[in-house]
Amino acid sequence: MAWHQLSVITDETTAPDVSEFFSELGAVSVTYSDAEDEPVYEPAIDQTKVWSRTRVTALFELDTDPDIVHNLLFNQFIGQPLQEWVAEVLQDQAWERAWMEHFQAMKFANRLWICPSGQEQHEPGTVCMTLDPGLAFGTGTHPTTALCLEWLAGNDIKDKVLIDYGCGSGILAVAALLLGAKQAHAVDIDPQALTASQYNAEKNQVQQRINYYLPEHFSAFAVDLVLANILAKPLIELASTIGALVGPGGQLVLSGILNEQAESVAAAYREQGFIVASPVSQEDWCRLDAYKPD
Ligand SMILES: C[S@@+](CC[C@H](N)C(=O)[O-])C[C@H]1O[C@@H](n2cnc3c(N)ncnc32)[C@H](O)[C@@H]1O
Repeated sequence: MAWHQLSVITDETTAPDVSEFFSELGAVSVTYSDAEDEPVYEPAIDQTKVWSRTRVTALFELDTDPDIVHNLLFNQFIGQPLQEWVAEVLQDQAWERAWMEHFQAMKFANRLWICPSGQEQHEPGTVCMTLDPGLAFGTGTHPTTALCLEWLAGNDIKDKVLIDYGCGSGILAVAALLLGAKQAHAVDIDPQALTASQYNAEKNQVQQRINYYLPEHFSAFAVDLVLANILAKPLIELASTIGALVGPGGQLVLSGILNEQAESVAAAYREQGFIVASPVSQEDWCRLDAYKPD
């Protein structure tokens, strides 16, 4: 899937407002980077991680018109420092896959190893998942995946039935099965993700306990645990769909959420009857753990 990547340079005071404006216009994610290539954060503004000259970058779905976003943005911020507008199309989820070259064996919660083929770890008391992500997202190097793997390895999921909504490489479903879950249902809009998940399930010999679905072929049923590492916008849009997949007393783990988006995602799931815990953060990203009362 391709995206419009739209970005502009502004100052540290204006950057949060530009970010919010991009989100209001429908951006699926907004990130900051240093426009001056400064190696360190300014200590005084460390908490917001905004540099003195900041490039604010937003990803929009392809049906967005970049010229309309440009005009609305520059009208909204007349008289404020906006420079070096860049509009480009990112092909084929390159933004999600760029991290893959850095993939190496990693351990989560002292219990779970995720290893590229040929780098398997055989440490007593741990389980090891071998992973070839192919072209699908998910090796554990990205904070959104790492946060979910920490949860899986740190909680008792023995004999649970789970849904991995937005399965990518299948990393969460397969890791859960290796950690003792009974059965997994992997759902993704990208057929390539389902192929990668199937490949990884076979590689780890859990293929008897996993099923794969495109969302349109998935008839809802409630399970013990739902993991959904997709972005904040689809998580909010899908709140009633995903919420209905969790049975009474069941657990929900949501990821792919920027720290500043946590409250709006939590609110959407509270509306579905969930008790939502405080966010758990790693870098700019956070995970929300929720529970559906009996
Ligand atoms: C950030 S990746 C997560 C992959 C993997 N679960 C992980 O934790 O690393 C998000 C995945 O969700 C899928 N996705 C995005 N929107 C979706 C939707 N509305 N329904 C189902 N899957 C979706 C994408 O195709 C992608 O594979």
